[in-house]
Amino acid sequence: MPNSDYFKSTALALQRDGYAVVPDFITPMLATELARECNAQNLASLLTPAHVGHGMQRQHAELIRGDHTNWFNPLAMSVVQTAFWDQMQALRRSLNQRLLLGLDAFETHYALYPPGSRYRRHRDRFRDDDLRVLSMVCYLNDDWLESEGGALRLYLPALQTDAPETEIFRDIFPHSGTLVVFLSAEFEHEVLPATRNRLSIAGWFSRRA
Ligand SMILES: O=C(O)CCC(=O)C(=O)O
Ligand SMILES: [Fe+2]
Repeated sequence: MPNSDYFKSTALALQRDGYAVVPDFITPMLATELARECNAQNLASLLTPAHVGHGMQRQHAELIRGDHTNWFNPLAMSVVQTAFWDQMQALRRSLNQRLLLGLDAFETHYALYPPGSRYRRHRDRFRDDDLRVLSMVCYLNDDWLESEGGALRLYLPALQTDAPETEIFRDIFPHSGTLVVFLSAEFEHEVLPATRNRLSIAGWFSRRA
């Protein structure tokens, strides 16, 4: 379980920058077990192509978003999923205490991006009826090399200028155990293609309706 220093530095970075990157947020052992389960679910065809928009053709959707996902079912979680879930609940409570974010619900899924797949630039919350406040991603890839690609490219709104060619972004590589959180409404981001399978757990904390 991450200690309170992790929660504190996450809250401070969120408050200052609107996002936080926390290496080693989960232990190598937990990350390994989660990766094992994600791979097993993939082999058992439990991960399915993620959805974008309604009625869009499969081929078209895949150009926008190529990951395969499986939601955690809070009523039927494995031991390792429960361990991860409990850490996210602890993080949620800590952020509520420190930043008064009013985070209530949490939903999360495994995601596997096969080689060459991507998720084009998007925002996780774009409609007013969407209650998502905070996006989180935790990566599950041992020995990731930057030359293998697969960065999360986070566009930093506070630093943008009027000239699109000088857009400011930060690339975050999907190293095992690293946690990223960012304000869902503020940050456009994309997942760049990689040369190997890219495993993660993505999730969202929402306000009460
Ligand atoms: O895997 C990532 O780094 C980000 C995934 C993402 O943007 C999403 O699932 O909405
Ligand atoms: Fe996203």
